Amino acid sequence: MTLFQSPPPRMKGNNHHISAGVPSQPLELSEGRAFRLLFPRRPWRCVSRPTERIPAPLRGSPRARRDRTGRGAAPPPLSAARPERPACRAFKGPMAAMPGQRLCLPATAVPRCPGRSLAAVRAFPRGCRARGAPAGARVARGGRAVGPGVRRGQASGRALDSLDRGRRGRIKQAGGRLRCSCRGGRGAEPPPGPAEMEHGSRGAAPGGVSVSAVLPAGGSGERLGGATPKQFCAVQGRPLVSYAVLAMERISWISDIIVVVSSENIETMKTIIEKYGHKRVTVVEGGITRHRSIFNGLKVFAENEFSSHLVQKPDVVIIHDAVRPFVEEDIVSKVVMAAKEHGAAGAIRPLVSTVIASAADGCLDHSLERTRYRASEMPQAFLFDIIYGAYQQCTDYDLDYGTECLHLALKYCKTNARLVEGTADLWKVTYKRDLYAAESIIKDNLSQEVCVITNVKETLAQVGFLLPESLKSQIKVEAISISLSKNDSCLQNIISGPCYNFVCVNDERWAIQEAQELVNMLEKSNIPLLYPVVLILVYLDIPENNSFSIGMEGLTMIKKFAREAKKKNILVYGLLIQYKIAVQTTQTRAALWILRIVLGYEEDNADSEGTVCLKLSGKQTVIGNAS
Ligand SMILES: Nc1ccn([C@@H]2O[C@H](COP(=O)(O)OP(=O)(O)OP(=O)(O)O)[C@@H](O)[C@H]2O)c(=O)n1
Ligand SMILES: O=C(CO)[C@H](O)[C@H](O)COP(=O)(O)O
Repeated sequence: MTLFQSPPPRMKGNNHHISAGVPSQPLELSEGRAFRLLFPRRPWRCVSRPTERIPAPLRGSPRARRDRTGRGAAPPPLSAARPERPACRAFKGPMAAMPGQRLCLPATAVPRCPGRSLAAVRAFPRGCRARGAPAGARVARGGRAVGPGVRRGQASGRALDSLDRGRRGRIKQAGGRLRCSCRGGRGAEPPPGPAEMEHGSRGAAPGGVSVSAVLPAGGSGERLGGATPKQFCAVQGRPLVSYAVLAMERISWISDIIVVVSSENIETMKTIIEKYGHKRVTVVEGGITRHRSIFNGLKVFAENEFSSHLVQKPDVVIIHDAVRPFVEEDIVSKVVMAAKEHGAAGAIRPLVSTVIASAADGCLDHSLERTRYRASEMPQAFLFDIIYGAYQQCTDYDLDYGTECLHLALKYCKTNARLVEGTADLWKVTYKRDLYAAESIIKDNLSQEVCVITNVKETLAQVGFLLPESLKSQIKVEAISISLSKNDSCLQNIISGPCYNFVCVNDERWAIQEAQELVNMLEKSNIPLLYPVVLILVYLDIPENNSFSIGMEGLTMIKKFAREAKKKNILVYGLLIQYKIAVQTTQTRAALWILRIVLGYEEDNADSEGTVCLKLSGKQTVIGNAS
């Protein structure tokens, strides 16, 4: 956390942190129990697992680190100016900070991380293939991975020459860029041409400036623990980094999004981009500290003048941690406007704990007047030349131990950043509890409303009617009876409202074409850009005999459809209801499955009496089978 002094109007500390909840209880699928009991309203689930089918992200070797606890040993030799007084420490120890807040450590307690020394980490082998680099990628001079879109030698030698030669030691570690493939346009628009695919089709940026973003995602998440770096931990099935990318991507006036990851996770990041259909993203290899990663990200724009023209140097660059998933356009826009005017700007939040400084003997030295200080959060924005100039001038000490980009702009470019009051959700995922909190926020944002669209023959009308009725006792239900292909205005209204869960009841096997209509409408609405949409295809079946037969052809077709929809952030499920048994019971079971899916409990269990649930997104396996 970096503290900023501000004039003293008394502000009450904002307790914006989210208390951790209890892990979810195993769900019971007992018909005798009320749904309410089965679905605790705000469940917590363990989320720190890598997302399915994405190459397992690696923590990598221990990196040069600043001490996280304040209990460290002697500081490294300082080349940069050092605070006169011992710096500050949050009063209640490390765990007392807000989620995402950094503790300001005593300058006398900044040890190097045990493990590899900085020198060892710096000794990056030259000319070898980067671990985890994508097929076809190679490491150019200075450990630079060069993607297929970059001509050999381009990104290394010439770019190096363009920069301060005295800094080559650091520049050698610069990452290569990997332009990732972009996907088609939104809604009914035709897929963009090559130029658009590079930069997307964008609205005007605030103040008419060109804007791009750098998302540092090259950390190893030591404080969170676990084998997976936090940015790759799945939250509601999607890696954390993907939320931050999505947040930038949905801001139409951001041209390019540079995601900086460690060399061993380049492949993972590329897979995430592919899987979630992220657009306008370039992956760059990170450095051993956050500052070095950001510097690598910025170099891509600066070097562009001398090499390939994949990205253009923006007037303003946004820097936003990949582990701060909840950033809204409003705050991004404010910091960009402020950066345009002042050269630099960053989001701040009130402090929740008083900051105190300890003396060498471990006793209180002094404390700060809380109302005069702020916690520095993200996003931050800078005139590109200012922040890039600052990084070019800064010392190794700054790069290895600094925590604040705004500080670099001040120190090296005499730019006093404008501080912009941020929203409470800007905190950084740092500890494991923050992952639970992030999951909870995402679930809170998910709509607790279901739209049931029924399109069945009269003979099945009763069944079509019963399903929404069964759901109504648990969740808000909008039930409409239409044919999707008619592009119903009632459905349009529902889509433009806060409903992100759709159940299509059909008696025509899966009715893929109609479901596609709905996917198109949803895509046009941009809802899936903001929230994952759940689409459950319910097929009402009157079996000739007592067995189900899904049929390979149908299954392949619907799985393909689900795969495509998932790229658009629409999660498709199939539910086959055999209502020959007891209609009411079957409907109750079906409603139960629907609730499980909508509330995020789609587990690998199956109701084996009359309902088959196909988990079409995710693992894509038949998880239930009626025998
Ligand atoms: N060498 C690094 C270190 C950090 N980061 C990124 O900077 C952001 C904020 O850093 P932090 O919370 O400190 O992440 P980690 O370094 O991963 O966490 P920890 O300090 O607990 O190891 C994260 O998105 C992280 O991935 C980076 O790009 N390169
Ligand atoms: O503190 C910050 C704001 O100025 C940075 O946003 C950053 O998140 C710090 O991360 P780290 O934990 O790597 O220092």
